[in-house]
Amino acid sequence: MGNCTSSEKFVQECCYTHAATEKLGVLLVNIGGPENLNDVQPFLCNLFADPDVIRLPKLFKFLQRPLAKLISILLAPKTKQRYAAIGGGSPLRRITDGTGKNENPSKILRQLHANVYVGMRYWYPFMEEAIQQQIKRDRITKLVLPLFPQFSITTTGSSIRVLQRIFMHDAYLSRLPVSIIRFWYQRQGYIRSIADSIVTQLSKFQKPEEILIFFSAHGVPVSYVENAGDPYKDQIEECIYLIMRELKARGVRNDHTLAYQVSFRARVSAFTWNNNDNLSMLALQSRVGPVQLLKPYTNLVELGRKGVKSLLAVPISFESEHIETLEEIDMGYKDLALKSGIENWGRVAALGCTSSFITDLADAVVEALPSAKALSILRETAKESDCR
Ligand SMILES: C=CC1=C(C)c2cc3[nH]c(cc4nc(cc5[nH]c(cc1n2)c(C)c5CCC(=O)O)C(CCC(=O)O)=C4C)c(C)c3C=C
Ligand SMILES: [Fe+2]
Ligand SMILES: [Fe+2]
Repeated sequence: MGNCTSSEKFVQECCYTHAATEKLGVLLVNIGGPENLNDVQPFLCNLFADPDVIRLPKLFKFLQRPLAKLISILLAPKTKQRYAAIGGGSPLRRITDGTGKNENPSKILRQLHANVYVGMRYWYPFMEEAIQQQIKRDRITKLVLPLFPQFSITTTGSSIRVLQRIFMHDAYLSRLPVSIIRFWYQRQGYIRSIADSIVTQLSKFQKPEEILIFFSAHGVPVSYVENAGDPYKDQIEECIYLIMRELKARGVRNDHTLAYQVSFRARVSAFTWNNNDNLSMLALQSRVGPVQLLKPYTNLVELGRKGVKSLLAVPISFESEHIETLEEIDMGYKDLALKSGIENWGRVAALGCTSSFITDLADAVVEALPSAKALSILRETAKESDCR
């Protein structure tokens, strides 16, 4: 079994018996997003109520919900404007549903008789609903969860925590063998799919060799990486290294740079604790300076000043289009770039339902099957390995 490297081979050689004995479930987990403008405030409230997104000192945990409510009410008007600018809601549910229904994984997973479910962390259909109402009803016998391309405490870690909470208290779920794909940024199929998209977009410029490839990643507070062991930054950097290596192998030798998104910084700064978990820092950023987020920050003005004339933006930390690609990058960054002397602008689309990517994700699911274990066992392993 350990030698099976592609899903087709795996299905052919290893798994004909699987379908007869197992009922496989695949839960596609995502952040979720407001479907209309009325959803924005309660969605934000769910997001900020997550102790993996806003980490309060133990003594102040009781403030998590009221604080989330307050922050969501304060941020809602501006955030509604941003969602309005991309059509009045988030595309995440539609895209994630599409991933589940995509032809390629269906073909591979159908042979394994897999049921594909969608569960969101902060909005409908919540992970809790998918698990309690669908997965339990279907009495599946094995569950695989592909989570996010790179591991962050704020995304993957938070989703695993919800999963553990639900599974620990249920007789059937606590015994269900589960395999969590904690990251997949290093998979060849994923790297090749991004490289394909970059090559396609570069060819649309007049002088492709002069384009700066600008990787744009979501930010997280530095304290997550330095104090809590979040591997996110390392994984982002390694992911870019692997993409550039793949491009080089294809003869593409463009310059590249990485920056963490900036307007995200403005929003987080106003509402997050500083490194010392000091309560007095809350919402008093003007007095104490902003929360440190991963650097380098996005600085398009500086790139313009340095003489960059052509730039291809590549969103790197999320596999679907969402508000930060469609509004922050396509509108905010593009405008600023053009005003800063960058004359030619392009953007690589998020992979979404690209068939090479979806096929690779299905491969990852199939390869993860042999390592499925009841979550109570996985929890022990997670403790030992400190979230990596
Ligand atoms: C790699 C992906 C993401 C990381 C890391 C992440 C961390 C993080 N996010 C916030 C605050 C917000 N996130 C919001 C929405 C949102 N975030 C991600 C991804 C990551 N977040 C996605 C895919 C989405 C959904 C977007 C959509 O289309 O609906 C929001 C609301 C929207 C916005 O204002 O941008 C907030 C606020 C924090 C504080 C954080 C780490 C500490
Ligand atoms: Fe976020
Ligand atoms: Fe964000």
